[in-house]
Amino acid sequence: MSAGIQSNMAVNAQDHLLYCNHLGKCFANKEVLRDIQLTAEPGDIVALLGPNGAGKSTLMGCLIGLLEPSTGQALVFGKPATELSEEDRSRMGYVPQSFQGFSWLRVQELIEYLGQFYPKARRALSPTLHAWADLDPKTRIKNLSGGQRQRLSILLALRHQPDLLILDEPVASLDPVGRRDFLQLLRDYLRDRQATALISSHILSDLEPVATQTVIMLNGAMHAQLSMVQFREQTRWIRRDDAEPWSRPLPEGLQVLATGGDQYAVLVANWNSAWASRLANQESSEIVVTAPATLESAFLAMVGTAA
Ligand SMILES: Nc1ncnc2c1ncn2[C@@H]1O[C@H](COP(=O)(O)OP(=O)(O)OP(=O)(O)O)[C@@H](O)[C@H]1O
Repeated sequence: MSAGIQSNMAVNAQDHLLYCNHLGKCFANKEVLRDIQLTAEPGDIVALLGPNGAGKSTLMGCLIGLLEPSTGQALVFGKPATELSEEDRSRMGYVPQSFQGFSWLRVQELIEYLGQFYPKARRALSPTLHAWADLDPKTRIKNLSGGQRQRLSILLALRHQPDLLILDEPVASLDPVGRRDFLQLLRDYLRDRQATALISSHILSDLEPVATQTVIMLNGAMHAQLSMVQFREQTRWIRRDDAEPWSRPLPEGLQVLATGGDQYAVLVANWNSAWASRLANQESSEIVVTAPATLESAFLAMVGTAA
């Protein structure tokens, strides 16, 4: 990992709800994932970011046990994801990037059919979830719009009250109101149940308010892992107020994540008042601390710098 704020890594692999340990994946001779180190605990919402082809869906495939790792491990509930019991699997919910199949069934038929595999889904029909999905139970799956299909996919992933949600671009086809309401619903659900979510999206502003940590992937590797508390409190764009270059190199210990479009703007991960006075002494002019970084500006700078 070339840059980032490390979240705490506990010692025991079995203790983590989700744990990737030097995970790698090759398709034929093509290395698609390499050396992924990732942990998530109950209550975590992990935003998985990365350009197209970075490896996000492949990583999710390894975590839901669809893909066998080529190297390393993908552990869920302390066990290899490919060896989970039925009971373990019923504790997971997965929204694929595109929902396919069952085209001849009606919405209600599919809900009832899949519900048989999840006793909790029958017991605890969530009125809020169904109201949000807003689907006509009699419509055939093949006649649903793209957004309605995505709503159905989300409904099916959440109905059985999973402890772990793996969501591959779940909001890509949702309208703005649907996206906003889904993210609120998701946040409430995860908080009430102390469940965990790994969620990918290219709409960074959606994930920023809900994520507890962010993982940025680039070319199959983890480029950065950010704790969002630390990101909000300590990640800042800094530059001199006269937009001139720094008179001396930035002090050692100031953790630089990236440089910005403005060549003298620097994104730092561990900003605090001590750095402010130190830099004010070093430079001839006052140092300006810009507004706290947004996830989008940080992502663009980090991915742009590394590309
Ligand atoms: N079954 C496969 N066989 C060969 N290559 C594959 C296979 N599945 C994925 N890949 C390759 O792995 C790389 C990562 O793909 P992946 O779908 O994981 O990326 P992603 O980050 O989810 O992208 P996007 O944001 O576009 O959805 C891509 O180069 C893709 O072509």
